[in-house]
Amino acid sequence: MITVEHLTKRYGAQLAVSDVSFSCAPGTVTGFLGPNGAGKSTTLRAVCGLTLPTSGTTAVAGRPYRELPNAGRHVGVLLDAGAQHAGRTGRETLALAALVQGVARSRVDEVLQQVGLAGKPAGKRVGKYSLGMRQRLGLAMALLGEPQVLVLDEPANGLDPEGIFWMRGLLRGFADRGGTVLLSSHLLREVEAVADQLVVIAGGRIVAQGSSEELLASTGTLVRARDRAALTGALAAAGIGVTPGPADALIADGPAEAVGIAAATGGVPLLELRPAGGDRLEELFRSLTDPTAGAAAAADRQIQETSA
Ligand SMILES: Nc1ncnc2c1ncn2[C@@H]1O[C@H](COP(=O)(O)OP(=O)(O)OP(=O)(O)O)[C@@H](O)[C@H]1O
Repeated sequence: MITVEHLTKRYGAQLAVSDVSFSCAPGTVTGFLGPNGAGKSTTLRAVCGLTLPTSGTTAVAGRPYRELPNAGRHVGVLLDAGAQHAGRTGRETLALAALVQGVARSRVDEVLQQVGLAGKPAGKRVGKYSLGMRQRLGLAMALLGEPQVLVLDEPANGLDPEGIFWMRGLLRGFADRGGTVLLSSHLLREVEAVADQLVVIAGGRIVAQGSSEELLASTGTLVRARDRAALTGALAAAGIGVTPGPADALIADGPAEAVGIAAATGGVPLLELRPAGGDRLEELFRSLTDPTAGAAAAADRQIQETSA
């Protein structure tokens, strides 16, 4: 379990994070999303006791991180994959961490295997690692102490598509076994497929949060008929607004059931009816996090109203 309550962090005049609250439950993956400079790293650093809040609190497994005895046995952290000593090999890096954490030496080979660095890569100096290999080593470090919680800052950085797919599977498996995962990203697509819950931050403030399903449901319904004008009319008669969708489809501002009933009532046969989904979520994410759009507050209200 991770809880963040009314977290505010100022660096001098700079307000990095303002009144941020959310929680992450065991068995779930939470995607912490926001553009560069939004306040993601500051929040994660506060969760891991590396940044002292100006006000507010954070807790992992019921306690502030700094109060956890042998924290690595409770929380696996990957904040900066470049932070490892360049002159040590991957295996040496992990062996040293195992010693510090009091973890059985056999765990080193287990996690090397788990992250795909077993064999030759394990004996290479970290300075010669690619960014993707460093991320894998960082993940191995995080997993070493068999923690129940993982906190990962942009873990997909430097991974190729196959690596991203692999990481999703690893995180999903970790959560499915009862673990808690909090991972940040500035790319919705990276986390959409694995996150149960999304927390969206922009300009240091939370602009949206909810289950991925709730947020997807708020994206409207894609609907298509041979007679587009008749469909628009039937939906308007039921008080459902539309905007143009991909190809000749429409995006209706309402749930699929209401849209289907409105079309049937108007005698309009439908060719397609489904949640607008990913494309709309991407659009929504951009409007929520684009400071020039000025739509954040309005869209936030829209999400809350839709999911209420
Ligand atoms: N040590 C610091 N001193 C001063 N300002 C800081 C410090 N750390 C972060 N900031 C500022 O706080 C804001 C939030 O930064 P943060 O690194 O948390 O964002 P982020 O969402 O992680 O962005 P990125 O994806 O670029 O890492 C930014 O405006 C940043 O410049």
